[in-house]
Amino acid sequence: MLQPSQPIYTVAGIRTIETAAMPSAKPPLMERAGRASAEEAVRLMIDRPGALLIACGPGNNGGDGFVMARHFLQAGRKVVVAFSGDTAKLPGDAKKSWEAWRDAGGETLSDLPSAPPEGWALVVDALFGIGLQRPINGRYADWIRALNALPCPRMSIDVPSGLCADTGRVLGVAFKATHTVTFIALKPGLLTLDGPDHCGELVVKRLDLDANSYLPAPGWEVRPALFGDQFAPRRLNSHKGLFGDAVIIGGAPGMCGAPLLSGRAALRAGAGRVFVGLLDPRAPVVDLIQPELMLRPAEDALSEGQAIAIGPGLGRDEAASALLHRAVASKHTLVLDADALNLLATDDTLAGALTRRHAPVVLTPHPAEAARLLKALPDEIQANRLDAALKLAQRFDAHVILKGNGSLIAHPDGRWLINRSGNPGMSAAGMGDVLTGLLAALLAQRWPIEAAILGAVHLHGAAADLLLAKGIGPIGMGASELPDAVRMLMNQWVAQHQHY
Ligand SMILES: NC(=O)C1=CN([C@@H]2O[C@H](COP(=O)(O)OP(=O)(O)OC[C@H]3O[C@@H](n4cnc5c(N)ncnc54)[C@H](O)[C@@H]3O)[C@@H](O)[C@H]2O)[C@@H](O)CC1
Ligand SMILES: Nc1ncnc2c1ncn2[C@@H]1O[C@H](COP(=O)(O)OP(=O)(O)O)[C@@H](O)[C@H]1O
Ligand SMILES: [K+]
Repeated sequence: MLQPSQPIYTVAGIRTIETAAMPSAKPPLMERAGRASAEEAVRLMIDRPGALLIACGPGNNGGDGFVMARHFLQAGRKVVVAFSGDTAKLPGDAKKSWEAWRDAGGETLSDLPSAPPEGWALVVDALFGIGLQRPINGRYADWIRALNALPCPRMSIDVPSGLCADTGRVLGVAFKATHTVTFIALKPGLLTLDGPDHCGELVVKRLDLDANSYLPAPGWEVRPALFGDQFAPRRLNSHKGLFGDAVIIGGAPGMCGAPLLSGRAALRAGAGRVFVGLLDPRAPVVDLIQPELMLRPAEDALSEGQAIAIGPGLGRDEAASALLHRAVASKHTLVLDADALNLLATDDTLAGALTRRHAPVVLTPHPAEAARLLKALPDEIQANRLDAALKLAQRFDAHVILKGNGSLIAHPDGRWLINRSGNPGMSAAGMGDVLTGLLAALLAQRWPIEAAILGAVHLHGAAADLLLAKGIGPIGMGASELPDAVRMLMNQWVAQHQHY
């Protein structure tokens, strides 16, 4: 059974749901959140007797922490609560939670206590959740640094404190959790940029709310359930024409390796034939390691295939630009990567032609390419990756894959998704070329555009995860190693999901 994709809401969406659900919620949402956190904590402490420490903040995230503490106290477990604020200033629900904790006999310390000799069974971060408004400094920053240094499991309630739930940016300093229990639904900041480094294992507790009934989800996580139906077992009576022609164009002088990598990936991902069009007049006429690839002068390759992927190693000279204009003028589905994006960033005519096309366009920028396209700085792109991906999709009327940890996919109609597969072994040259090749192959096999995008992005990361699990990475993982892992995953998939 495939795990369904989970919805993702921004902070504004979560607030809308909370506001709608809160008045009639019995038990109240904070009671549910604190209880759900306690249940998760029990799982984490199964082999860890001793006391747990809960650090509570000045808002409702702190309120969740007081509820959690009360459950442990009532279960006879030693629990220490640290809260440095003024209890009179706690918001309504959090104040009630503190009072209930106090009335149950709980004691609140105003500073972090030193750890018991045997260490804490668990440290819980209930300092800030989705209400974080500015960089953390002063005493809270000191607390977070001290808690991060403790050698024990660390759990965050809702969002690691200091992490922006919308963007995944660290504001000042952030709690580094080994586990995060988040409420109602996923938030983008948990899944992209610095989010995954701070969340550890991420668990969603829906608090018995059907979020979608209050507000349709704006975003979704990329899961095989969204594209798995494209993997059909091959008919015995098949031939290469059924699996399409993938076309990859690039390879200016000195840069032929990039399109060859894309081409090799396209072969392993099942394209019937793969054409690689190379700009370099002295380019090789055969790939001796992968002689199945059909190497062509770039011009000649333009007329082949169902879809054209252009950009890997393309260069930015006039010949490259002329080729790109011809590709954009074609009726093919287009994937623009690397230098095709850099050329697009400085050519308004091309940008105009792109928006007038009928066939779909996919842009696959990394943050620096996205910055050029939006005439911004890479840091500005990373400061709000979701926003940048949506802007690009709208500006170029294209599907956009904004790469990097937690790749974002934005469709031209404003829908978006976040991919969770992949690892830092992929931070190596040529990994983007492999993604482009995978996309070309799935499009050649006539996967619908959205399924091809999600499938390529997910498989790309999942292949790297497979290599990582075998010890091939993160150090030294090579882009050339990915295609074989992709092939294995695709064949496993078909074998496991045969329909009768
Ligand atoms: N509202 C609800 O219905 C529910 C809220 N829940 C919890 O409540 C959290 C949101 O609560 P809040 O909106 O109170 O927000 P938080 O508890 O995340 O933080 C807000 C408080 O922190 C202060 N603050 C923000 N940034 C600061 C900074 N950098 N330095 C110092 N102080 C700062 C704010 O002035 C405010 O007092 C959620 O993340 C979740 O844990 C859950 O109990 C579920 C139900
Ligand atoms: N730390 C990481 N976690 C997940 N994916 C990563 C990570 N680092 C790189 N990647 C992925 O690897 C690919 C790198 O692409 P790109 O930067 O275009 O490389 P190149 O230009 O060298 O081919 C992207 O798909 C990116 O999402
Ligand atoms: K928190």
